[in-house]
Amino acid sequence: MITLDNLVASHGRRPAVHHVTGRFAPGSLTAIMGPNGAGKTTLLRTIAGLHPAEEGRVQVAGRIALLPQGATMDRTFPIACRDVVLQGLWSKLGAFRGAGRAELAQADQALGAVGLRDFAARPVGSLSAGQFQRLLFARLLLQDAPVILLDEPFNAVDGKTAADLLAMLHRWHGEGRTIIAVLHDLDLVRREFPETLLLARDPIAWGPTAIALSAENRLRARMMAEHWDAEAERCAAA
Ligand SMILES: Nc1ncnc2c1ncn2[C@@H]1O[C@H](COP(=O)(O)OP(=O)(O)OP(=O)(O)O)[C@@H](O)[C@H]1O
Repeated sequence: MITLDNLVASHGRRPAVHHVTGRFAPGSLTAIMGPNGAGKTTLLRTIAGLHPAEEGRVQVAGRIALLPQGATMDRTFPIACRDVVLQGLWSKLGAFRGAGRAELAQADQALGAVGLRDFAARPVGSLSAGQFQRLLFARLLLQDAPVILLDEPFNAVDGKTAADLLAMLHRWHGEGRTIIAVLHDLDLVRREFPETLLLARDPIAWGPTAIALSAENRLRARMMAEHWDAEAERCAAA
């Protein structure tokens, strides 16, 4: 379970997430939706412990795996695909233990599972955006975490790749893992995600997707976005 209690997160003195309270139930499958700049990535990173909570609290039961926004990752570093996947075993191997035969086999199996069997030795910089997204999913497979956070996981991928990755996500959900994904595709979310948190820095709605993404709530989110003060230094209620 993940509990947010009056959570506020900022960048410098600029507020990004305002007073969010609620819970992601164990085994739930939730989309986070909202306009650009709504604080979705900031919220995900705060849940993952990569960004500090300025106020309030995040409580997480269980290990977290995060799929970051692909576009934000440096792919010029000369590292082979298999080594990127092996990063998924970081919590098990630590900094000083190299991967043994079993771990290498695990990495190759994960590459095969995402359709990148022949890519093990390829430098990561040579992958297309969609192939790179598949690679990040292979790393998630090795992380084997009960809580999985995904930031725009289907960005820059074709229909077939999106369908394959979505199937993987549903398999994880079927295994009882808690899944939270930041998404922009309204139809996809309505079709595939039972729960939604609609965020516009403030929480607009959080619950069953059909209700959370009602026309009225979406309009409220858009209106909030239109009235954000880019120079505001603190949220009004703080
Ligand atoms: N590193 C940073 N430094 C300063 N401000 C930041 C930083 N990252 C995000 N912000 C600001 O925080 C606010 C929320 O950003 P965030 O990336 O969380 O939004 P988002 O909902 O994920 O947006 P998008 O849909 O465009 O990806 C934005 O106004 C953004 O400009």
